[in-house]
Amino acid sequence: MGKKNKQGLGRALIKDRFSKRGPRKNDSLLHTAELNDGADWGRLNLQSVTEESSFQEFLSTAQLAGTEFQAEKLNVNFVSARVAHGLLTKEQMKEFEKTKEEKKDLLRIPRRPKWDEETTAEELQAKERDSFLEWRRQLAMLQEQEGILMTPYEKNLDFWRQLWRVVERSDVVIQILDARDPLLFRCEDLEKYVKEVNSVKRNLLLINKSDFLTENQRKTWHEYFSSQGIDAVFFSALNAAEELEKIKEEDEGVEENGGPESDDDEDAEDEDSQNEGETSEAETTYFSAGESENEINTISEDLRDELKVEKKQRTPWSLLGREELIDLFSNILGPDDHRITAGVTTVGLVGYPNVGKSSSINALMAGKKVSVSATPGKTKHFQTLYLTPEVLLCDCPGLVFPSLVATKADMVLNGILPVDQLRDHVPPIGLLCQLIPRHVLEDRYSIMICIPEGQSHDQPPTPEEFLNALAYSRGYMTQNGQPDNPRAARGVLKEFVTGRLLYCKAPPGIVQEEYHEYQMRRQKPVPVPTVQAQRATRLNNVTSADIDKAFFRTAPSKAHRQGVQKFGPIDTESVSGDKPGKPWKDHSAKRNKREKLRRVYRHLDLV
Ligand SMILES: Nc1nc2c(ncn2[C@@H]2O[C@H](COP(=O)(O)OP(=O)(O)OP(=O)(O)O)[C@@H](O)[C@H]2O)c(=O)[nH]1
Repeated sequence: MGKKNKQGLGRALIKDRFSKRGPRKNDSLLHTAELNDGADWGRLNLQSVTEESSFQEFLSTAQLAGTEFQAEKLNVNFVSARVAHGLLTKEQMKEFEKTKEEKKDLLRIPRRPKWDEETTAEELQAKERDSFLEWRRQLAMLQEQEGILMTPYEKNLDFWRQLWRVVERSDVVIQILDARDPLLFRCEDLEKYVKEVNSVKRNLLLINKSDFLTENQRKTWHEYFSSQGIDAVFFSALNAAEELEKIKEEDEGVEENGGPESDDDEDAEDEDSQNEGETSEAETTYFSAGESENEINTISEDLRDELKVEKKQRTPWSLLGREELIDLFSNILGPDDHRITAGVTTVGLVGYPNVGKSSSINALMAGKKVSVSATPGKTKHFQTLYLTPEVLLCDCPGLVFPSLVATKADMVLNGILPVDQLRDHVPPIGLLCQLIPRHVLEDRYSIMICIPEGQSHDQPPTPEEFLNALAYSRGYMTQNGQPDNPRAARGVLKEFVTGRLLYCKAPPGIVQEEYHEYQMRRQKPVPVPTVQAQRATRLNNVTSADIDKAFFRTAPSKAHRQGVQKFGPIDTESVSGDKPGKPWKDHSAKRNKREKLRRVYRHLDLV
């Protein structure tokens, strides 16, 4: 089938969205292929590469280098980076913090090589590949020589190419961080790179998911960032989206009650969104223009001063709402400040996968423009969107930056490694048991975790103690009657990653227990499933093997023998109409459904 109109899925979606509700003043969704920035977007390999085996890594490095394999066959020695499976002791943790500080400057992101108008596209691409290869070599050597564990940093050059372009196009680069552990997601070297590209560009940290923090906790972070001369603001895409939803509902209520309404709903909606843009422009701004062009800290000063006089008695650590964030973006640069595109402030949004970039953009754009997912790495393309006629958002796909981490378990709990791809659940659950006090886990899951003799309540439970209690209480059992700990672990880890089981890290220098005390009490208990619900869950998971076991249809197995001992011989003929010992047939299930279900229930309750 030939491509007649070059109508790909991306373009079709954009066209479809516009045709459904007609064009609007600020419409600006561009397909990446329409960006005339020299990049061949149509040919991008947009598969994020974070975890590679030694062999894969060797192959991709050789491919990048254009190396012939015959030459490489000799003396090849694979040395895997040290993988810390277990957890660190307090001393090891101190040592780790020291190493982290020492090696900070070595953990760089790749730079785009210098180029000018005379450089051809091919030359530039070759240079990019070479410098990227060199960067990977340096990091690999660092990992090998120092025996350190790093985040599974992005190894696909095309992702970094997108970052380079976002940084080059942006006047302000915003790093979106997760409020639960902002420093883990902050890349200091990116801030340096932004300044290297052009010293007039600004950096700003947007602490998203700040709904997880109490006011005191935000204040503590604000004090830390101010003391470091870092500009940071607090935002919650979730709260902003909820506010929008409420406004929408109220508007609909007014419309239903005979409020001002035109015949055409879509027209009204369009007008609303246009007016919205105008109101936000007209409203008070919280950030005055920076007085001097190169002064990075002007925003902090502005933030402190301007926010204090705001009518709602806002503090610099208040959660910014949607309108306030739009105001911030509109006024972060003064009228005389340098802009790449005259009259337009381009705001680049960068961050790790899953920190909430798409949710923030959706909340800002007051509609669903970017798909949101609890799985890291959903956003794959960089896209540009006009937030207002003067503010252009430039969204970069989620990137894992190179950084030091204590253990793999830390990466799982922080959502950097996906829970579903986890092979060993014990270390992350062990870490979770160390971070969250025993009583919080017991309250949240309405369980009692056993304490071995001679141990006190203050000691964290082992992963087995916690998971056994949880799996039993939820009825998660394996075929052979053991508690299904991996299943229980997956559920708890997902709760932790999504923040339902909340843990927030304190800034450096603050005692963690004091910082988190309030939230530890704030955890809401999860209702324990009723007997009916437990049965329903088990029934949903019934396999044909369960049914076979329940009816002892097949040749005597261990389960059969045990069953016969427990209940005596079962007259399957009267139940199913089949002859004993013959394989189970579906037609009989229809005839005696209720009786069979009762037996399956009974069987499941007894295992
Ligand atoms: N509590 C809370 N959850 C949020 C907030 N923002 C995003 N989330 C959740 O975080 C998860 C990730 O959000 P996304 O917006 O898809 O994250 P992303 O950074 O775009 O992720 P990639 O597409 O992988 O780059 C989703 O489950 C969101 O519901 C927030 O402000 N508060």
